[in-house]
Parts: sequence; structure tokens; C-alpha cells
Amino acid sequence: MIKTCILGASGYTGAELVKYLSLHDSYNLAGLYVSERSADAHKPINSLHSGLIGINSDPLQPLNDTILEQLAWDYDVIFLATPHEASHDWMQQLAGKRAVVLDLSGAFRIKDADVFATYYGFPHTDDVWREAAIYGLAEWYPAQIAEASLVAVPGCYPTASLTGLKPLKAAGLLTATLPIINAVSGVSGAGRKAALGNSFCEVSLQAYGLLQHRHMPEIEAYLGQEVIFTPHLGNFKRGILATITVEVQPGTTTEQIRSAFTQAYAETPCIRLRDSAPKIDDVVHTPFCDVHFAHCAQKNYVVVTTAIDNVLKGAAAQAIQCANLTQGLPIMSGLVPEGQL
Ligand SMILES: NC(=O)C1=CN([C@@H]2O[C@H](COP(=O)(O)OP(=O)(O)OC[C@H]3O[C@@H](n4cnc5c(N)ncnc54)[C@H](OP(=O)(O)O)[C@@H]3O)[C@@H](O)[C@H]2O)C=CC1
Ligand SMILES: CC(=O)N[C@@H](CCC(=O)OP(=O)(O)O)C(=O)O
Repeated sequence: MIKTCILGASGYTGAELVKYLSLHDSYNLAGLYVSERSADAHKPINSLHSGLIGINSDPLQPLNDTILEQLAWDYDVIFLATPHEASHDWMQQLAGKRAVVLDLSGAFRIKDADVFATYYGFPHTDDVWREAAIYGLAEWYPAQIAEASLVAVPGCYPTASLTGLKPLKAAGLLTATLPIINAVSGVSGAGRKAALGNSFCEVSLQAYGLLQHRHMPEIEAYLGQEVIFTPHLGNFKRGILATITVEVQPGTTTEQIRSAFTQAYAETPCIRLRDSAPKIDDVVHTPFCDVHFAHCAQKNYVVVTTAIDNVLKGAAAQAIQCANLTQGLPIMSGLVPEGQL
């Protein structure tokens, strides 16, 4: 059994990790942690997330620096479902020891320290692990992930955006014109902590973070091309729908575009190529990313739509895909029924 623990287990992504890892045959989920002064310390996880009743009733344990150091030697796999700052500050103590670390935060996704400081609002001081971290876009970097000590699990919007754009980029079909990404997320994307802007009566479909959201440089870094990215907050709980409008090379045929997607995703059970536009209800509470494209040959434009559950393929399920790769398990182990692996 692979001995594993979750730091930040009480949050939205942490709770999904608890569910999938508790039910997974190959992992022994032996520790659930929250911050040292957490109001939820010592409570059973299923008193916070009632969907876990009958699945996991372990108490949430408060962390401190001594425990942290010990975790890195005691565990095979550690999931960090914590704020960016906490992941950043702890990595020196956690990484490079016995445990493989899967960090769901954004702290180790961006290689350029200046870009990081601009978009995250605090300086990155861990050059070693920022450089060594492997980006955990599971369908695109499986070999590197398999060998990684630290996996920086992608953000939810970048997962939806890159899954739609990378096949076209890899096939050489994009032009220099900037892809336009408009994506709508459910409110769970903002995490579980209370905030006025996320409360029921305040949320109404609205763009935010215009031209300054931290996911824009993340998408650009792993696409290899600048983009315009506009996130929107929607009045629903879960899911992201990304609508991506791109110019393609003159003379590109629909068959070339189809081939770009089928080649990229022929062997990837997590990505479902669709012949109709996906909707959020198709993917919420699933680990899948649904992808569809429409091609306007006269104008040389393609509209790609992708849909994911932000908490699953956008975070926890992708982290489990990456953990599976590091442990030599099938990539979708524990995420789909055994017979479908
Ligand atoms: N929600 C989403 O759709 C996505 C989230 N992410 C990223 O994943 C991470 C977790 O997100 P999410 O689950 O939504 O967040 P939540 O706010 O729902 O949960 C955060 C968790 O971290 C704990 N925590 C907070 N501060 C600290 C600290 N200083 N030290 C230790 N634990 C702490 C919280 O418990 P407590 O405060 O009680 O200690 C809680 O368990 C974040 O970095 C987020 O950016 C990535 C992709 C998608
Ligand atoms: C709706 C909402 O607020 N979404 C979050 C994105 C969540 C995510 O992907 O998290 P990372 O911070 O780990 O990148 C946001 O826009 O900040």
C-alpha cells in the first residue's frame, strides 16, 4: 500500500482527495491535516463534509513544523491542498525526502520568479524547487511526472484551456494571432473559506481578473504562446466551461484539426472528444475533460469548447492521475472503474 496524507484536507479539493483516496485500493490514507490554529482541528472530516459519511471519519490534525518535517520521511505520497503561500513556505521541509509531493496550489507552476511575484503578490524564494517542479498536466507530461519528486498540479482554468489548445499547437496549426479564452467557473473554484464576493446573494455571472489573472501566464508558459484569458464567475457550484477562439493557418482542413485532437488524445481515457458542445453537467463529479471543436474554413477560425469539474480534473483528480504515474499505477486508477483502466 502507498502511504499517503493530505495537508489542507478540509477544503474543497482536500475533501475530494479524501473521498477518492479512501476508496482507492492501492493507497493507505493515513493522515488528514489542517493548519496549526485551524478552527476545524480535531473534528472528524465527515462532520464538515457529510458526503464522506461512511467513507472516512478520521480527525483533522493540526500541523506544526516538527510534524511537517516528519511527514516527509514517513509517507510515500503527500498531497498539498493548501493556499499558495503555505505550499511555498513548506516545500523546503517536504520535498526531496522519501515522499513524492503533489502540490495543488500555484506556488510551483511558474518558473520565472518575476512573473510569479507580479501575479501572486509575494516573492518566490525557493529557487531550487521552483526549478525542479514538474508541471502535472497529466496527459501531456506523463514521463516527466512519473520521475518527479515534486509535481505542480495545474490550475483549473489552465487545465481546461491547455487541453483544448495544445493539440492545435503541437500540430503546428496555430497562427501568431492570440488565442482568446473565455471561461466560466463555478464558485467552488474560490475555495471553501467565507468571502462576501462568493456568497449566494452576491454571485452573478461576471468577468473578473481582466488581463491580470495568474492563470494567463501559466497558460502561456505551457502553451508556448501568448493568449488573452478572461475568467468569469458563474452562479453555480462546480464546473468550468472554456470557449477558446483561435485562428488557424490558412488552408487548414477540418480533417487536419480532427486529426490533431485524435492523435493527441487517442490513448487518454480522461479526455473525451465530443461531436457536440459539452455542457458542465456532463462532467461535474467526474474526472473527465470533454472537448469539442467547430471549424469555420472560410475565416480560418476554430472554436474549441472544453468542460471540466474544476475541483476534480481541475485539481484533485488530476493530482491523483499524477500520483498514480509516480507510483507506476494506471493513470486513471481509482478514478474510473477497474474494468475501464
Ligand atoms: N477549488 C478549486 O477549484 C481549485 C483549487 N486549487 C488550489 O488548491 C488549493 C486548495 O484549494 P481549495 O481546496 O479550493 O481551498 P480551500 O480554501 O477550500 O481549503 C484550503 C485548505 O487548506 C487549509 N489551510 C489554510 N491555510 C493553511 C495554512 N496556512 N496551513 C495549512 N493549511 C491551511 C484549510 O484549512 P484551515 O484553514 O482550517 O487550516 C483547508 O483545509 C489552493 O492552493 C487552490 O488555489 C487548484 C485548482 C482548482
Ligand atoms: C472561481 C475562482 O475564484 N477560481 C479561482 C481559480 C482556482 C484555481 O485554479 O486555483 P489556483 O489558485 O490553484 O490556480 C480564481 O480565479 O482564483
